[in-house]
Amino acid sequence: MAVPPPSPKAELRRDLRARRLAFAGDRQAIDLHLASLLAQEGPIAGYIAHKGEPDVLPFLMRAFYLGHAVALPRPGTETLEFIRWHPDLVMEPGLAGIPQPVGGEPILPRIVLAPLLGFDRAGHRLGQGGGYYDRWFAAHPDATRIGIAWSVQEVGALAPEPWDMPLHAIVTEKEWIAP
Ligand SMILES: Nc1nc2c(c(=O)[nH]1)N(C=O)[C@@H](CNc1ccc(C(=O)N[C@@H](CCC(=O)O)C(=O)O)cc1)CN2
Ligand SMILES: Nc1ncnc2c1ncn2[C@@H]1O[C@H](COP(=O)(O)OP(=O)(O)OP(=O)(O)O)[C@@H](O)[C@H]1O
Repeated sequence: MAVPPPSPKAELRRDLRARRLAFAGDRQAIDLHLASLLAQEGPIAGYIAHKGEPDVLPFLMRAFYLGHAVALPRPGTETLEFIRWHPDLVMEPGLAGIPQPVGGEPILPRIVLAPLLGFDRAGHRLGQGGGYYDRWFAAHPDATRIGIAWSVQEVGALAPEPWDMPLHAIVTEKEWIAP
């Protein structure tokens, strides 16, 4: 049987993955934008960067040592759980080889830094396609949704899916975008 042609979304994801991996971005420029979040109440959730995603761990460490609760995601079957980070938290390779907490205390973040594959200026996002962030955002509509991406991941306009929760902000090395 013939293999179905790739969907436009799958092609877009492939293109954006390549762009993200090839871009040598200034991580500290993203940190400078994120610093404004330190004035807000947490907990604040990030992620362990993989395949060219901006590394937000130094920012999370800074937040932690300033007294904020910080958290890392652990994917379950369909949605995410966020686990409180502390220096002794044990991690193991999880989905796609991304380190994830073993055990630990589940907490509810107020601010979520979500890694993006693509975004547009209206705050629509394209992720890995697992629906993990989509489902978590739908179940926790009061959390502040902040997308993290390199500027080269911007696309003209993403057609929003019915389940999409728009981002409150997108942070790139160039700017803080508030749709
Ligand atoms: N750093 C990071 N952590 C994260 C995510 C993420 O996108 N980035 N997630 C976001 O949901 C969750 C984990 N879910 C993920 C789901 C799928 C893939 C994934 O499929 N990555 C492959 C592509 C697979 C393919 O060939 O289609 C890859 O590594 O390129 C990665 C993470 C939670 N943690
Ligand atoms: N709130 C929701 N409830 C149930 N299913 C959902 C919900 N949101 C998304 N999904 C499902 O998740 C799948 C992936 O959605 P989509 O292609 O938009 O991924 P994505 O936004 O790139 O993924 P992610 O959220 O992991 O970054 C879709 O099949 C969709 O049906």
